[in-house]
Amino acid sequence: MNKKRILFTGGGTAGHVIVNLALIPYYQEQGWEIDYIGSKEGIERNLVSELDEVTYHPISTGKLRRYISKENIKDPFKVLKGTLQAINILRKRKPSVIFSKGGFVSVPVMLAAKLTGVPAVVHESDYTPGLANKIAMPFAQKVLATFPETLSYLPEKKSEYVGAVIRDELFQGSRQNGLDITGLSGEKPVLLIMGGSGGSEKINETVRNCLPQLLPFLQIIHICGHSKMDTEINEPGYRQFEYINEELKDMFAASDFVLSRAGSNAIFEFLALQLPMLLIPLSRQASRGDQIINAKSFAERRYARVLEEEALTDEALIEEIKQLTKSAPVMVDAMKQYKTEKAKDRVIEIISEVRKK
Ligand SMILES: CC(=O)N[C@H]1[C@@H](OP(=O)(O)OP(=O)(O)OC[C@H]2O[C@@H](n3ccc(=O)[nH]c3=O)[C@H](O)[C@@H]2O)O[C@H](CO)[C@@H](O)[C@@H]1O
Repeated sequence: MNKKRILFTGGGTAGHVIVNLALIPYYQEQGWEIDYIGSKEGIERNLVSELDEVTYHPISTGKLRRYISKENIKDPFKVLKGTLQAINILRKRKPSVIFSKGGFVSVPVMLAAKLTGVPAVVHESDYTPGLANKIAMPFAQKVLATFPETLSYLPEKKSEYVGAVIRDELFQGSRQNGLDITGLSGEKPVLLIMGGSGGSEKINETVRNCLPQLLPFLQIIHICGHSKMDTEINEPGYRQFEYINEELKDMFAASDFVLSRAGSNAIFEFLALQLPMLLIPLSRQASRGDQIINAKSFAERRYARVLEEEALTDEALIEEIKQLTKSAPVMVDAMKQYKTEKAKDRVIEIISEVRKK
């Protein structure tokens, strides 16, 4: 009997890969042929290459912008080249369905899906849809949302709210392992700091300035991003890491609260694990403002406190972290009301419904 075939795409930042990583183990267990189209250099290449039984296909990608400038003049040609490459891959590998998580690399794949007649499901993590997904949506059979409110931005007939798809292993962390890995004693409450999958220089710098005021009452696990460690600092209650894979579950389990950017995947993971959050969303200058909306919606539900990047000073950070430790029990109570929907099961069901039989 021919094996069933699925093709995943998505990349650029971990936020556009993680949902795929949460779904792939199911298809591995079921013995499907699994392909992944990503970029040549994006984070998805490293994250996916580590997986067994997944064939990675790098294609050419370009950023899509409203205005053509000197910097991006070649991008439309790169997208065209990527589309031709994706068409070739789809013709050769013959997937019966595509799952697209967004990011610029997904645009050529979704164009190729339309041109070759392969059915596709698009998944949006953020409160408001990103540009790549907006372009891709007309070519999809189904569009899935993580926030219920996102449905008002999506095509009515083919969209569905499914909730957050979270990696199963994150629920299996051990506090003791987390303390062993980090070398922290856990005698004081542990604050996890994560500036998005790439780290944030502004958050890193401010946190490091504030260590003398924070370490008397906290221990800190700081995931600071590739090449963003400060090896000069050697404080017993402060541990730095660039990016964590398998051990993330244990670090989450060892933490009492988090300071984070407001990328959708990260904040839904904290919510599911009932970790009170202080969110510093990416500013409107750095992105389209999606993280600000994500963060506000969490603050309205009392899952999080929000400090906007424009207001981020050493003093404000210290004060907000103190408030976070005080209001943590109220946040945990609010988070207990959140039901982790069976998002992953529903997504798998939808993929089966859409699949070319
Ligand atoms: C700069 C940028 O474009 N940011 C976007 C990107 O953020 P970003 O890539 O930071 O995405 P998210 O915060 O949504 O997800 C990050 C994911 O990486 C994981 N993780 C992080 C650090 C680590 O060491 N190990 C690890 O596994 C987190 O657990 C989480 O699952 O995608 C998000 C979801 O579409 C958007 O909201 C953000 O605006």
